[in-house]
Amino acid sequence: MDINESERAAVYKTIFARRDVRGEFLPDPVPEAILRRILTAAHHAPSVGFMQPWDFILVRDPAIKRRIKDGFETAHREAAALFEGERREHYQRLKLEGILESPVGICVTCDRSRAGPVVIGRTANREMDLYSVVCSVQNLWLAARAENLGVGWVSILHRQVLHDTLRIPSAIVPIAYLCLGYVRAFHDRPELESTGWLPRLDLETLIHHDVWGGEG
Ligand SMILES: Cc1cc2c(cc1C)N(C[C@H](O)[C@H](O)[C@H](O)COP(=O)(O)O)c1[nH]c(=O)[nH]c(=O)c1N2
Repeated sequence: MDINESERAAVYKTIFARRDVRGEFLPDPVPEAILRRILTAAHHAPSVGFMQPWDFILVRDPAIKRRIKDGFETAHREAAALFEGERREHYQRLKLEGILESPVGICVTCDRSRAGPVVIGRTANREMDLYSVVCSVQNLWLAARAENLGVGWVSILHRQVLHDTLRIPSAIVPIAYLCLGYVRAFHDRPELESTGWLPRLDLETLIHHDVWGGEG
C-alpha cells in the first residue's frame, strides 16, 4: 500500500503542528469514538518482540485529578528550587500542566513481564519495553493532533503518586501521565522556544557521518 502525496503531506503537517498543550484546554468532552481511535493508534505502536506492554488508565474523576495535581505541585516546588535567579522566575512563570482543565487524563503504563522472561529484541537491552511504551505515547500524541485534540505530558510528578492515586501495582511502571482535550488554539512553536527557555537546535549540527563527529 503506497502513501499518496496528500496523505504524506497530512502526516508531516500533523508532526509539525503537534504541540505540548498545558494552558489551552477546553472543558468539552472527548467523544468516546474519537478517544477509542486515539487509543487504537497508541496500541498499534511498535513494541519490542511485539510485547505490547502498555495499559491506559483513563482518569475523569475530579477527585483523582486533584490528587495528581497536588503531586504535581509538590514536584514543581522541588523543581523550582533547582533553578537560580532569573531562570527560576522564568520557570515559575511557565504553565507546565493542564491536569484539572483537561477533560481526560491518560496514564500509560508498562507491564515489564507481559510477554514472559525472554523477549525478542530485549535480551541485550532490558529497557526496550519502556521505550516501546514511549513509542505508543507518540502515536497517541500524533493521532490526537490529527483529531484536533491537544495532549500535554506531565512528568513533574513522583512516580509513587501515580502508583498510590491510580492503584497501579508495584510491578507495573507508570511511563506517562497525559492530559487530553480540545484546545482554544495550538501554538505555532514550542512554548519553551517562544518564551526563550531554549532554542530549537540546528539539525545540521546533530547529524554525524559514519562516526560521532564525522563530517559529510
Ligand atoms: C518525556 C517528556 C516529558 C515531558 C514533556 C515532553 C516529553 C517528551 N513535556 C513537553 C515538552 O516540554 C515539549 O514537548 C517541548 O517543550 C517541545 O514542545 P512541543 O511538544 O513541540 O510543543 C512536558 N511539558 C510540560 O509542560 N510539563 C512536563 O512535565 C513535561 N514533561
